[in-house]
Amino acid sequence: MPIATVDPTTGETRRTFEPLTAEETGRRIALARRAFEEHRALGFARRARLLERAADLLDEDRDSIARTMTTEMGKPITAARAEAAKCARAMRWYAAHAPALLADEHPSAADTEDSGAARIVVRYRPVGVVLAVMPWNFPLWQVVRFAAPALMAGNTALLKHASNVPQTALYLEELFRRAGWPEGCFQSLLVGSGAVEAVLRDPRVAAATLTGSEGAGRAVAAVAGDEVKKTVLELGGSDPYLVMPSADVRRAADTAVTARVQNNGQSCIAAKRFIVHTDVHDAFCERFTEGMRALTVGDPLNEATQIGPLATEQGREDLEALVDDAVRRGATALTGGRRPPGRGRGWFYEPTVLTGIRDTMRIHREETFGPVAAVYRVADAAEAVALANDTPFGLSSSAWTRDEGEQERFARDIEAGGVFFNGMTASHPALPFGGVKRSGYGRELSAHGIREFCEVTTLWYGPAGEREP
Ligand SMILES: O=CCCC(=O)O
Repeated sequence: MPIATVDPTTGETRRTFEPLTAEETGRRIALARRAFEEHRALGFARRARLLERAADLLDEDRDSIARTMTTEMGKPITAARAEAAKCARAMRWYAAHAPALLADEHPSAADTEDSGAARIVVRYRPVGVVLAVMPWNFPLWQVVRFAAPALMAGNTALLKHASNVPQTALYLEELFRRAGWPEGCFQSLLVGSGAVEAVLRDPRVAAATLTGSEGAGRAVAAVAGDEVKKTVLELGGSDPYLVMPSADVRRAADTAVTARVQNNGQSCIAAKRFIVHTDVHDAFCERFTEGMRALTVGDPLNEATQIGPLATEQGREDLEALVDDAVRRGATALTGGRRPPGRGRGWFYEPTVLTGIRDTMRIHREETFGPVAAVYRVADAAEAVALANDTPFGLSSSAWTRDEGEQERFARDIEAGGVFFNGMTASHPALPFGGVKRSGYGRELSAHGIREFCEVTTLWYGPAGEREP
């Protein structure tokens, strides 16, 4: 894939970029490693001021960077602005909380008395240069939620962003530079995916974090495993959205629309499989379908647009193939199921609701990355859980029920990194984020996210003894 801005609304190539040579990439790795020596010594207070400054600049740039994102990957402009605002909030959150999250720990004397130490300290030290391989769907947020904690911990960062969001990648490098970060603390590597292995094998690179497809995650994890380097992987998701008879069905259906189509349906934590109890199935479907049909599809730069084009032509073809396969095997489209007419060369797809899903259909196993919902009818909670878990993925989930017994059961049995009750899954700086099964491992955000990029170091001090006279 060339490194280029290709506008998904028109299919037009706006800008192309030459990839860095191997030599230039090597120079940047060297710079990142040198910068680490200076950066780790800066201290939390100084790093927090730099991160707050970056947040202020991002707030000032909100409109222009939102336009860049929308032009590069097609998200509605209102969502792009909201993404930029969320990034600034996360930066401020880590600036405020990192010192406490990474404060030295002092195991109790009672627990450690037999270790022979006079004093023990557990310290979180930065790992060094971290390579981040990031996707295009939230081109700012995916990077900031790694970079804010990683930088606050004292690491330096190399970003290999998706090839279709190069201007956003360059903006991020510029943002951290303008905020005053020492040169080399945050750099974007405009390289193709073929260059990732060499960067990761470089001894000056300590660890990697990847958000993206299962295939990309497996490739990076294999190299990192071979090099014995730590990785955090946030991969695909096919999140279940359970609706039980005790739920507020109208609210569940209205929220389901947002949960499915946020970011044009291209979010790893979007609800994708709607598992609805038979008692409320028809009422849910009716309102959900109405909501999906009423969405405004169009130019993502228009303020009123709710659904823009998919980010890539291939993405639309993949989505279309999943829907066509399901319909061919007997699924019914209650709405959508095709490209909207009259949308020219843009990569649009109609908001779609499918029922009658069977386990022989591809859509039952694969992630739908676009505004397509698969609705299932179930007889009871046991069937709902079994269906929720009948997927290789386990990123997050939502469960709509006011029955506390059912809530406990879902909290225990749903195989996912999160269960959101009576609401939709959303990421938040203070909440751990990540999955189980093929959705990856490790956690982003919260205390867990910042500690992923630290070495937990035991400092053991023996009794000092008497000085020689
Ligand atoms: O694509 C996954 C990330 C979505 C989010 O953090 O809101």
